[in-house]
Amino acid sequence: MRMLLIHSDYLEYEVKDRALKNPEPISEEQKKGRLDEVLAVFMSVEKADETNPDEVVEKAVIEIKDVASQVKADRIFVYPFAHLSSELAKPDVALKVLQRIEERLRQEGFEVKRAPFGYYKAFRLSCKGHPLAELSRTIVPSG
Ligand SMILES: Nc1ncnc2c1ncn2[C@@H]1O[C@H](COS(=O)(=O)NC(=O)[C@@H](N)CO)[C@@H](O)[C@H]1O
Repeated sequence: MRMLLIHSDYLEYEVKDRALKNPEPISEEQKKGRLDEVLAVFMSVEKADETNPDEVVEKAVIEIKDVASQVKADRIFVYPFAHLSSELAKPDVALKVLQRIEERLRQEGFEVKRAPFGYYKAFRLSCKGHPLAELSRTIVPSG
């Protein structure tokens, strides 16, 4: 899994068209979303992650918690992003991994939003620009 973490004043998105034949079903209210004072985490789930998705979820949560505590962010935006890797996992595996990460971060006490999976989306982001505001992490299953 590849992650790009951007500490932001806000991230907002608006769903445009479907990018997959069967995108994640979403409600009307999920077509737009915004969080202020947020750690935006753009994530590409990779083929290699399919060997042990549960382990990748746990490692991703540890990494995200670590960065969130460094930048003192208590809101996280989980953002599916297919452009950080050329070896993408299948959509059904990727969606499950991202849903699980969202769930685990909420269990850890964060306020969490996840942008809809399988859609082209317009988004605006305001990066804070401090030294830790732009970070990337790569996670691989140990198996
Ligand atoms: N492995 C993945 N990791 C993260 N997001 C993914 C992944 N696979 C699909 N998605 C989601 O599905 C959307 C489309 O994925 S895609 O790989 O770009 N596929 C396409 O664009 C297809 N139209 C042609 O393959 C992405 O914007 C993202 O929302």
